Amino acid sequence: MQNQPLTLLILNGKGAGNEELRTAVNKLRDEGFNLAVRVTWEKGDGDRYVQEAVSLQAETVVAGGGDGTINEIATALAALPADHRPALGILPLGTANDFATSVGIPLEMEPALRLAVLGKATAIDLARVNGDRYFINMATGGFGTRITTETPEKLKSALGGVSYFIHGLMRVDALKPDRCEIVAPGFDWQGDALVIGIGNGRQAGGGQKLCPDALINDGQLNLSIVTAQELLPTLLHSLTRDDENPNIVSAKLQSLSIRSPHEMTFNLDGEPLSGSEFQIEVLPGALSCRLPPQCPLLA
Ligand SMILES: Nc1ncnc2c1ncn2[C@@H]1O[C@H](COP(=O)(O)OP(=O)(O)OP(=O)(O)O)[C@@H](O)[C@H]1O
Repeated sequence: MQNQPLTLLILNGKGAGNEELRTAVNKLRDEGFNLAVRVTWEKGDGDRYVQEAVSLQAETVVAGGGDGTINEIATALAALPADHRPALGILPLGTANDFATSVGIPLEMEPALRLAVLGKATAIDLARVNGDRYFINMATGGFGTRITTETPEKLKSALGGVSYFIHGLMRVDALKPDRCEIVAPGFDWQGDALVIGIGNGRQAGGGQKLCPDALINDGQLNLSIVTAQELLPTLLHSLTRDDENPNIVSAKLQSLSIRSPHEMTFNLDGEPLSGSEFQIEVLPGALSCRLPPQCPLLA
């Protein structure tokens, strides 16, 4: 047992009372796995536990929480020198779990924990924003952002992902597109954007596939702009249908810059960042992540 590599599970405190998880941790420990658990209380705790994982020479750090928890752990891992960087495992305990769901991680605790400890570590891309912020799944701006940041907590826990959709429709009267310019090598767009999605992964906001072709190891980011020419039809179409929408502009890019005359807010894996200028770039193969063998987001 002492020779087993250490896995440090960093658990968002919101999920600490989960009995199914306690049973799964005990089961894996009984099988001889060297599994330690740390529980967060506030932002910043995840980062400190990643430092502890490095000093304990943990082979894997498991992010137990929603997309925001994965973001915090991925950000802390990205700051480490590559040769000291543990692999990332994911235990879905959030409301929406967009990243975990789309990469095919089981929602049941025991199979998810087993995968997080034993799954094959695969190099995946990470995206960096303005030099010091990151996203592993998706950055969303415009109306989509307001849906995810403003959905009340009670509605979120009662209805899960569906609440984003309902709450979004309730706020149709408050729609205000973001005027901006998006520039990249070989790409230049300006206009009114209803939703901007920049995907390393495919979906955000509780299952909305804004970047349906994105891959997490192709060294590129998928940009989708839902333009605001025909506001309501576009919104309904983009939220309810999977087929081609003429009001969506898309591109695959390695870096891009977004400028707006007004302050805009982007949600980086659900964590807000406001400003009028955003420089976004992909860091190919920056993290090593334990994923299912049939992960649909791998090239
Ligand atoms: N004990 C805690 N209680 C409440 N919030 C916490 C706690 N520990 C950390 N946090 C904060 O929770 C946020 C991350 O939450 P996370 O996104 O993982 O959960 P969620 O909102 O339930 O999931 P999802 O994004 O999938 O809806 C981070 O900002 C982190 O600082």
